[in-house]
Amino acid sequence: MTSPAAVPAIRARGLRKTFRSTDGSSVVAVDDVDLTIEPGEIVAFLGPNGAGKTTTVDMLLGLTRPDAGTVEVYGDSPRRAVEAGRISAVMQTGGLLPDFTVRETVVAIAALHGRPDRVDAVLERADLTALAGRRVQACSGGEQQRLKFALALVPDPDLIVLDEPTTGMDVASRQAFWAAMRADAAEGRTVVFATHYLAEADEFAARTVLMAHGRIVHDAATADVRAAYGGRTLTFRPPPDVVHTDGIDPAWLASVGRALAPLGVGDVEVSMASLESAFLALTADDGVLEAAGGHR
Ligand SMILES: Nc1ncnc2c1ncn2[C@@H]1O[C@H](COP(=O)(O)OP(=O)(O)OP(=O)(O)O)[C@@H](O)[C@H]1O
Repeated sequence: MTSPAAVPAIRARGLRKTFRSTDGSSVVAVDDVDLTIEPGEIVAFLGPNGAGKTTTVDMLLGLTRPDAGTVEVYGDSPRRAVEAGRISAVMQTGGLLPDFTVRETVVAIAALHGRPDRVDAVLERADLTALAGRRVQACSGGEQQRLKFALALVPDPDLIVLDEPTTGMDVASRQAFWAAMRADAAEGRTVVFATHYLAEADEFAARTVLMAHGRIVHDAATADVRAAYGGRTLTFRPPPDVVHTDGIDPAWLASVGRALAPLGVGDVEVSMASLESAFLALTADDGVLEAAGGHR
């Protein structure tokens, strides 16, 4: 994991990608993206569904050819960087063989890379040593993601790219996954990951690239992005008798709005639950009402 300081890990200029649907319409998935990532950075790509995160990541990896623009990975083409083992990825899709054990899977990929010496180290790093003898089909979704992470580490890449690596995991699995990632990044590997969750960017990335409609709309220190877009949220618990399975009693909500208006509070609303708040609400005794202030 060494690289001359002057050469960026990623240098993308004017990246653009349009997809055409069968009905003849077209979608601009990525629209004039410029991005430079220096060695050792940990960068989150944050954005809602369809923002263009996966398409951008695919172009960085050489899996999708841009319609316009250029990508260099350590000064080279993405394809050559992949072949040289300098960049490696944990993707959303991508099969694991269900009948192989965890260890057999790692051994097979290590053999392909000519790196049988890496098997034990990557199992350890992905916290899979205790599961090495388990068949892939018996592993949970979180454990399978950690196995993909282990496979991506086999060539000891300078840069690892993860596309929504914790999608579908429960809270405990996500924490285990990020603990493994954090231990790895502490040794200086460059990490770029796409996520829906502000909390994941917040906890893990020093820098956040916020994407919407194919464009980078903000690129700054994660704390600055949070301050600019997160606003402040005041959370409180409504009395149990106004919380019904289909939502909070609208008359009660209206009365909260009227009571708070003289204090200068506006935009009282019940927001859609994030994974975190849903988890908290489900594990609390009764519902949680979030009154959102500031812009989002
Ligand atoms: N192969 C494709 N054919 C047609 N449209 C596509 C294709 N791939 C992506 N798109 C469209 O391009 C846009 C960007 O998609 P992309 O998957 O890059 O977004 P994303 O930010 O990764 O979203 P998600 O969080 O849902 O994975 C979306 O409107 C998507 O429907």
